[in-house]
Amino acid sequence: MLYLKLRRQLSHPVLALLQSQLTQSVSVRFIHLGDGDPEPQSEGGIPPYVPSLQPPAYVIRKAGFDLLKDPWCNKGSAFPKSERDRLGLRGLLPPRSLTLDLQAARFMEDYYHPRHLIPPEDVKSGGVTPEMARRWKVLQELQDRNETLFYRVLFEHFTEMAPIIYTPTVGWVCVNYHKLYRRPRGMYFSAEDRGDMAAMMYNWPQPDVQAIVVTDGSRILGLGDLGINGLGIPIGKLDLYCAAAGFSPSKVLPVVIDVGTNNESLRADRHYAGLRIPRITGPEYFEILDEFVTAAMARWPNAVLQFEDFSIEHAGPLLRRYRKDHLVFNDDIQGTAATALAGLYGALRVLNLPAAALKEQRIVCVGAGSAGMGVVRMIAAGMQKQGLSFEQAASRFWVLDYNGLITIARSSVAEHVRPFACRDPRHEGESLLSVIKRIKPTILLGLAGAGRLFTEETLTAMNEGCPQQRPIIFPMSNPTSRMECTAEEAMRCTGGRAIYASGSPQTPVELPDGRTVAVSQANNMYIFPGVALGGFLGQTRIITDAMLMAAAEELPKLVPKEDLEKGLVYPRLAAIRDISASIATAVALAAGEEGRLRGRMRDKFAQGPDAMRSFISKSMFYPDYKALVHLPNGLEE
Ligand SMILES: NC(=O)C1=CN([C@@H]2O[C@H](COP(=O)(O)OP(=O)(O)OC[C@H]3O[C@@H](n4cnc5c(N)ncnc54)[C@H](OP(=O)(O)O)[C@@H]3O)[C@@H](O)[C@H]2O)C=CC1
Ligand SMILES: CC(=O)C(=O)O
Ligand SMILES: [Mg+2]
Repeated sequence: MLYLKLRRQLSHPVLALLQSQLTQSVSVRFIHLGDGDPEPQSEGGIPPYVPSLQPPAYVIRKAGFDLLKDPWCNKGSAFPKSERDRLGLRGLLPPRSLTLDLQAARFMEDYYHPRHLIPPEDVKSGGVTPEMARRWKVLQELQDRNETLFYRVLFEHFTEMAPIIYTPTVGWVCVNYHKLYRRPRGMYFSAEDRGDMAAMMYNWPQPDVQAIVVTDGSRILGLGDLGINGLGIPIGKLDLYCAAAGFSPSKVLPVVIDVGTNNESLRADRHYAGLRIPRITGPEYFEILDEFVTAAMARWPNAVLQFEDFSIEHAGPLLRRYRKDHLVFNDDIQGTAATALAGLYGALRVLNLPAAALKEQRIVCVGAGSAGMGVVRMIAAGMQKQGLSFEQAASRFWVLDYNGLITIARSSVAEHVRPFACRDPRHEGESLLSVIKRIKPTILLGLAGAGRLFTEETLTAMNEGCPQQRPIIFPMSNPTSRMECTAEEAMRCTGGRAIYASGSPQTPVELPDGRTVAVSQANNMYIFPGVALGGFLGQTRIITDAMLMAAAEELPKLVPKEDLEKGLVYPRLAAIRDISASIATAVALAAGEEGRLRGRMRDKFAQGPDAMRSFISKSMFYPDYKALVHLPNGLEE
């Protein structure tokens, strides 16, 4: 302990500077002596007590994450930049420093009007109700207090709680994150951190991070650009990594990259804590992302890195940039694609058709973005496995975007969309209804994020065009308010014939004849936890198309016969841990066949699938209290 006797009252910055120079390894006490005061006498080396009601600064022995968890010293998002630098807080807080007054105003707004954050149309569409928002807050508080207990209840009530921690409630959370923000969870890397990211990585307290989910907040579900508020999505996805795939909660890291936002109302909002600049694009954008990926992989070289909710101009290029060298995947492109293909195989099983029947389907996909085109490509790959050439497979698709049907007549059609553009230029821009009436598709997919595009007329036309085979209708956009149609609408317009699955959860539908139809959820949550687990435990270095195809082919096998009879195309969420273990095993097996496994999983591969499955299941985290051991100072672990 070092005691410093100060004759003059020093200002806060000077004290802070002194403190910073003395580092955290030395505990310091400042003792103020007014000019002319007699020096207090010490008794046998013990410094005398000097009363002070208002100390000019607090002496703290904590820094970084520990400091943020200490309610006596924590200033949350109001830590000034100088203190963030000195106290190891960079990256742990949203980039902009707020003031205590702003924090107080934010609290009071929530205190008086917690429900004003929920748009009436969301409540009407069954999207997010005030009760769901309340439950999210309660769960959030529990997670901040006790993660073991949080995961125990999530485990035991997964089906009920998934819509609260994930879509649709997570969409509402992201829209309002700047008002709901309470405690740090995850890391922020902003354009202003260039050059410092490698050092900032060490502000994260966990030396062994195994999974990172990163977003730049540019396309959050179907809700558009939400800037750093998008961090809610990596948090929700990683909750699923832990609950569904058994990653340890202390070993996952949610990240948001702040390159500005084009959401002007958010930029103008006084509570928004991200950079208030328009989005950086072009080479500068890629430099920032390169620095982040390099820094993250340097500190945690074995971690799996999931890209989430990047807008279309960056999602594909980023995936192509890193997928050959790093254990990365893009959930929206690859996870969604595997999910959709799995759902279609499940639907064929419901119809008592073999997987080979995939190549006979006529498929309309509304939405030609990252998710839509990822799905189309993967289904085409599935058709190729059933014997079609790529050109034959591509000719089974009709893809629409905001301007209607995409044909070869379009001058500006993107390279990856071109092979799926309709060959007949006369149909350029044709409406969805007209395409359905002309083509009579058997499958209708929605990945536009634009709300109720599957109107009554559309759904009725879909039904009339499929007299032999029940129509397969997957409105996959999220959250509920952006879905293309509800389950009730689909069932009503098809007389209950539709084989239906939606991106966000829906309640069962009662048909006029008294039957109740259960509804499947076509969401990448079935795939990404298992893919990440298989890739991580197998230390496969990269995630290949064959590994993703294995996941897509495994999932439909997990639907029990009695559920197929009810029209369900995905397995029940209650079995999510078994599902993730099966997906991880299939992914690791595919990696083994490509010679990509390392470490213990390679030995298990030699022993066979059962050994792999057992190794995977045993590696999964289960929430239970472990004995705690206190190490006295000076002893190393
Ligand atoms: N269920 C799941 O697991 C997943 C669901 N999704 C959902 O998919 C949706 C799209 O995501 P993503 O592909 O990344 O987004 P993108 O922004 O990359 O693509 C959106 C596409 O939809 C088109 N579109 C927009 N409005 C309309 C409209 N009115 N009519 C027809 N097409 C339209 C766009 O056309 P244009 O370019 O002309 O504007 C674009 O082709 C989101 O809602 C997301 O939540 C995503 C991943 C997983
Ligand atoms: C589910 C998901 O990843 C999305 O809607 O973007
Ligand atoms: Mg997503």
